[in-house]
Amino acid sequence: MSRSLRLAVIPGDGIGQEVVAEGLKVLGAALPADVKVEATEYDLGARRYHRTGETLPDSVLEELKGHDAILLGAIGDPSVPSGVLERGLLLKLRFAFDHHINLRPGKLFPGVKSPLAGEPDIDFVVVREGTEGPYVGNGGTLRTGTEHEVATEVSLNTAYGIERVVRDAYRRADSRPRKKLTLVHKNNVLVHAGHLWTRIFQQVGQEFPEVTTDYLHVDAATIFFVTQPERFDVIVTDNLFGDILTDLAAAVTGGIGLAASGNINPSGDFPSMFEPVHGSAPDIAGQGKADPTATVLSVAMLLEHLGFTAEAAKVEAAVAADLAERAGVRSTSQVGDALVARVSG
Ligand SMILES: NC(=O)C1=CN([C@@H]2O[C@H](COP(=O)(O)OP(=O)(O)OC[C@H]3O[C@@H](n4cnc5c(N)ncnc54)[C@H](O)[C@@H]3O)[C@@H](O)[C@H]2O)C=CC1
Ligand SMILES: CC(C)CC(=O)C(=O)O
Ligand SMILES: [Mg+2]
Repeated sequence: MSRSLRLAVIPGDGIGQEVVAEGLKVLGAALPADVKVEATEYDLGARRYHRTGETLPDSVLEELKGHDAILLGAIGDPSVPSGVLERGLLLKLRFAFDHHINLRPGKLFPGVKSPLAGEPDIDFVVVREGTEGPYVGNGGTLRTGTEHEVATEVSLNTAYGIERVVRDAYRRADSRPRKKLTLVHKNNVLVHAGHLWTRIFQQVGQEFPEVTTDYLHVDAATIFFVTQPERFDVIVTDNLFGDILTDLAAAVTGGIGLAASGNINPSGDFPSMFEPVHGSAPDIAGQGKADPTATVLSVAMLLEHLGFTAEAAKVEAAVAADLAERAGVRSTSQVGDALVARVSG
């Protein structure tokens, strides 16, 4: 009997279009013949915004709910005021589908050159909270446009939201060989949110006696990402810190073109969404220069999430082999073709 995978595809803006095309090629090559991909592409992003004024209409949000997963490229374009698409489309999706687990692996593949000295053994995962923190849009301006203008951007942290992401991170740490979990926050200054995170981190830790824990202020964490990345196994942190730390994680593991992510709704009530960590990169868009590897690794996370474990491993192995032998400059589609060949071979 044939099976089907209902996939919503949102290429988005800039290089999002280019890298998603390669991700889909690899997905098609990785799946067994009896799995039919029913992919529906959604025209969301700057072009739609200019044409209709829409970012993410409710009717599209409804349609998206009927899919097994979403593959997204990137959102954001210099022709649209900063934040309109990022908030009105990308964050709206993450919040509406309760993507509270934002999973971002930081792995240095063999043969990939890190800018760090030596050959550090980097293999950690950042569990970033995805629906709260300073990203909720809780703020505004007063005396707008005057020299006494005031702007606020209040971070929202709920015990419910922290506990569920912290428990998820403990489970992940418990299932990994090193069983180590690091909380990153800034509880020496952000005492209200920071103490809540710390207290819940300690409380939930009682349920996981085999997991060793530590705590780092986010500023110190940036030092150790560069000087001692081997010390990390699983990291749990809030939405903003996780956003910043995972671009740094990408930089020390070979570059932003290799960094994958999953916005997970563990209950399965809504589709989870997989996307590269990077943005729409307007500086290289349309030139075939973008590395599609981050998207392809995000496809591997999507496959794993949907239970296609062997296929996910095949995609990751293809990426590993390609990275180990990389030489010279290749276009976006040449990298995609090479990965398709490896996955199919
Ligand atoms: N998830 C998303 O959709 C995200 C969207 N953005 C949006 O993207 C736009 C550009 O943001 P930036 O801050 O410039 O971040 P960016 O991640 O788009 O680009 C940062 C740098 O990395 C390079 N880069 C990114 N992806 C690459 C790839 N696959 N291969 C090779 N080089 C790559 C770019 O050329 C640029 O020099 C903005 O509108 C921003 O809001 C930013 C981050 C995430
Ligand atoms: C563009 C944003 C909404 C977020 C971002 O930079 C990210 O999730 O990595
Ligand atoms: Mg980011």
